[in-house]
Amino acid sequence: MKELQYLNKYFAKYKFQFLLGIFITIVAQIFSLFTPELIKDSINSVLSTAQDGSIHPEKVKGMLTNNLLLILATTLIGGILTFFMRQTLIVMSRHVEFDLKNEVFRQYENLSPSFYKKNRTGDLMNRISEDVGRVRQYVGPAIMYALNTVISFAVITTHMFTISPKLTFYTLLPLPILAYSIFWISQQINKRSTLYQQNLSKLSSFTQEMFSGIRIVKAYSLEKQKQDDFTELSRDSVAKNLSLAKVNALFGPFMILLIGISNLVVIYVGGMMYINGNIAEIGIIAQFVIYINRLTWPVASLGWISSMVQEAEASQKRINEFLKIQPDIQNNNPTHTPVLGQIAFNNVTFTYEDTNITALKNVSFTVNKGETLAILGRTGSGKSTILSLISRLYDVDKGKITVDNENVEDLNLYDLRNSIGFVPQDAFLFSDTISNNIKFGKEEASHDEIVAVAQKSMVHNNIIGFNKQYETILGERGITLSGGQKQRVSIARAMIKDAPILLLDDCLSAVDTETEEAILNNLLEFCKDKTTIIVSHRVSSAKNADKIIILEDGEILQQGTHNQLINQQGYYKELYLKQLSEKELQ
Ligand SMILES: Nc1ncnc2c1ncn2[C@@H]1O[C@H](COP(=O)(O)OP(=O)(O)OP(=O)(O)O)[C@@H](O)[C@H]1O
Repeated sequence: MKELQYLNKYFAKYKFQFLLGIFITIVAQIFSLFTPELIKDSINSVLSTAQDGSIHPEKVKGMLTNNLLLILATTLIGGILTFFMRQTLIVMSRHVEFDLKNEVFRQYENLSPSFYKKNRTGDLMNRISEDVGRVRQYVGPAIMYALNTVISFAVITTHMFTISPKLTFYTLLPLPILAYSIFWISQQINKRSTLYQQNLSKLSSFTQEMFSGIRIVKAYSLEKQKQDDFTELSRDSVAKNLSLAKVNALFGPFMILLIGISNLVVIYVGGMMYINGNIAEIGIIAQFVIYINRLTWPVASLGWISSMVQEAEASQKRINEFLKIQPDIQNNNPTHTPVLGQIAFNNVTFTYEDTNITALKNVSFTVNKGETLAILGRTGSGKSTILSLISRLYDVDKGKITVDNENVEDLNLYDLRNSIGFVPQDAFLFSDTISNNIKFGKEEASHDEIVAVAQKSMVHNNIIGFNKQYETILGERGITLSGGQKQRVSIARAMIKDAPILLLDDCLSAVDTETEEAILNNLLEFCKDKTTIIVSHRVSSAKNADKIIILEDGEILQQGTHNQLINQQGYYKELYLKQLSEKELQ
């Protein structure tokens, strides 16, 4: 239960519902005592009339009608109270589930990219859905049934003891066996259902990947092979489901068997006691049969509850492991720090922890506010790493990065990131409208602003060609944009943010040279007062920059302006001549 103590703060938060739930459960159980008592009285009076006529039949009739109405009324009240018990305790568990899901999601958002590399998406999804779901089972049904069991057991057995301690003892005798058996069956059910769930997530990951890669599957005629793989997985799923169904099927008959045995014990022992004169009225036997039936479900649910608590404990342990992780990147400055845009790298060295690749070695450069820096270099030379470090997706190992002469680690993290418009290499768009995807950079942007940035990033004409124009849904539920269109929507998103720093990571690679030229011209105007860093493989993207850096294996190989670099032997000049001749060929 150690891990589940984490949830105590939520019990404190919802203490009103919790205490009210306990109160209602107690009252409901007290009401449940009346029906067996009334049945006992009815049987006793009928028997007295039949045996010795001690009560007048007309009087018995009146008594029976009275008792019947009372039974109806107490049952109705009991039902209403049970409804309110669920309304308070189960509704409370739904609130806790909502809060916990939000807490886990907030933590996910705070964690650094390195965390996401160490954990698989399926695992992260499970924490927020299945694990939180199991914890809710503890907060809701487990606690509700546990309360119900304890209260009904206390109320009913106390009442039974006042009637006959000996009969009570025999009546309760089979109950521990019942509780243990149900515990065993519940554990079997849980084990098998976990295996089944694991298989189901394999199956859904497989199908999901198939849907994403359907074009490759078709292009390589892999349909048959994939179908066989799917059949294999499904077969496994069926086997696991059947094994679960077998144990599930045991549950019902087992309950009925044990209830039957308990009833027999009550009737046999009660009968013997009546014959020997140890109990005064035969109606007590009927009363005890009803009590034992009332107790069976709460006692049986003890086994079920303890297995639910075990599961919740394991799930909460996994959730706690995540919640306790401190994000690698911390905001070290809670005060507001406005950013103007001068960026400097001073002997920066950076190694990716997981791959141990030193992506940058002693890199130094400065970009003044309003200047443009272009970074070129072979693939894997460390260009994107420079952009990630400016946004503090990672912190440097050696050296220092400053923005406006302040170490980035001492700036307010949210102000720093808010002052950066970033266009990543793989333009990621959400499954939402084009307009919302652009507005992601500025929530309150007007339609005119959206159109203006779409025009500057040369995607407006494509958008108005779609039936629903800016309201066109992208992604799974809508249309698929071409690689170049995606890149341009992603540029529009960064532009609308109108931040003092603009980082463009090879974001024109999928557009033709003419469109590239037009976008670059627009960017020239747009970036007049912004600090811009363009990562590219093309000289055309770099030639207008104030400074150009050539990276090789994480080190700066060359730096200067376009004119300086084309007059030096080296990577830039070679690239320039190669791309010039390619252009002439076109
Ligand atoms: N998240 C990461 N975790 C571990 N290693 C990484 C990570 N990102 C990049 N690397 C490694 O760091 C080196 C530099 O990568 P980087 O992405 O900065 O290169 P790049 O110059 O931007 O390449 P490209 O032009 O292909 O985009 C590469 O060897 C790469 O394998």
